[in-house]
Amino acid sequence: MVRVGIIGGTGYTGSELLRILARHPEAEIAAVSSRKEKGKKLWEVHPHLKGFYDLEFVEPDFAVFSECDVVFTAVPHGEAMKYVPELYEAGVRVVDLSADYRLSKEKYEEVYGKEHEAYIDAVYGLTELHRDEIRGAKLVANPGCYPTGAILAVAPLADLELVERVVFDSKSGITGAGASPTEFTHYPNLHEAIVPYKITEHRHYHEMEQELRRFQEDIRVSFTPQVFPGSRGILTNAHVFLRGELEQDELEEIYRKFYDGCYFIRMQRSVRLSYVRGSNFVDISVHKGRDRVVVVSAIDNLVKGASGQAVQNMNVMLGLDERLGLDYPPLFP
Ligand SMILES: NC(=O)C1=CN([C@@H]2O[C@H](COP(=O)(O)OP(=O)(O)OC[C@H]3O[C@@H](n4cnc5c(N)ncnc54)[C@H](OP(=O)(O)O)[C@@H]3O)[C@@H](O)[C@H]2O)C=CC1
Ligand SMILES: CC(=O)N[C@@H](CCC(=O)OP(=O)(O)O)C(=O)O
Repeated sequence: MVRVGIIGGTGYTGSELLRILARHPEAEIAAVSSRKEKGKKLWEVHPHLKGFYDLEFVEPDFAVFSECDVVFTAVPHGEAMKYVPELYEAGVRVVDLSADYRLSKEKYEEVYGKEHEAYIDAVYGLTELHRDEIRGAKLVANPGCYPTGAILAVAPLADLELVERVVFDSKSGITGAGASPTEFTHYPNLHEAIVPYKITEHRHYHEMEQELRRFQEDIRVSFTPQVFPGSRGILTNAHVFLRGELEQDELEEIYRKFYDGCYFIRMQRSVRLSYVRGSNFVDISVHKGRDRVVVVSAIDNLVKGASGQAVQNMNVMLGLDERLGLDYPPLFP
């Protein structure tokens, strides 16, 4: 069995890792950290997991986590870099869910406005696009939730250098903002509302641009995020202005070919968040319009947008079937 550690086990992504790994046939949870809840049983903090684990939260000590085969760092930006280098040096495989290793060092420092003192080159963990590099990698930087749905929506067209420009318009459930309550997430401020924020300047834009430029260097990208009053899911409408004309059946064929063999990507006629809820699937539909192509993608932000993709990456890193622990239907409706 693979011995797994989770640093940051009380947040939404930590608890989702525990939910997914509870039935993983090749992995067992060896240690889960929380500084605030240390000494408490996991189920005391996560009652929905009662009966699945008898472990207690522990401090995020190197002596404990360096005994693991794989560690997930599910902690805020800027905090993961306090743990990752030591574990990496000790030969522990790390999947980091924060933004600390997703961008180049220079880009990170520009976007996050501080020096990165513990930089290591990591593989960007968008599994379907980097599977070969992830196999055998020691450090995988799990992508942000918005970039996962956005990049996958456009990669097949960027791969053929067909995109003049793309405008991503994304709507996220509120778990994307983490477990700590804020004015932004406060119920009266959010219910019956769809709230745009960081309308022209969201940090995830840089991840989208970095990844899509690997396919097409001159691609132009714009991104506007919004939140809706639901807990899970990100729906992205990618408005793609193409170079040249493509018919609907040609578009569909490009996507089918590009994602051939990708179990978690499903081409659909219509896409809804409720068709992917609780699952690691990415549903995509492609629509030719008069002036543009619209590609719609849907993910569960806590699964494919975070912890599910992190487990998929662990599976690939260890040479396991990437579906292990993740192969179940979505929770509909
Ligand atoms: N929510 C989402 O949809 C997504 C989130 N992410 C990223 O995943 C990471 C975790 O997100 P999320 O679960 O929402 O975060 P939360 O804010 O909900 O939880 C953070 C967790 O980290 C622990 N923690 C905080 N600071 C430290 C520290 N310095 N050392 C050790 N542990 C610490 C906390 O426990 P304690 O303080 O008790 O130790 C807690 O368990 C973030 O980087 C986030 O950006 C990525 C994709 C999607
Ligand atoms: C709704 C909401 O607030 N979403 C978060 C993104 C969460 C995420 O997945 O991204 P990171 O891992 O990069 O934090 C935001 O806009 O910052």
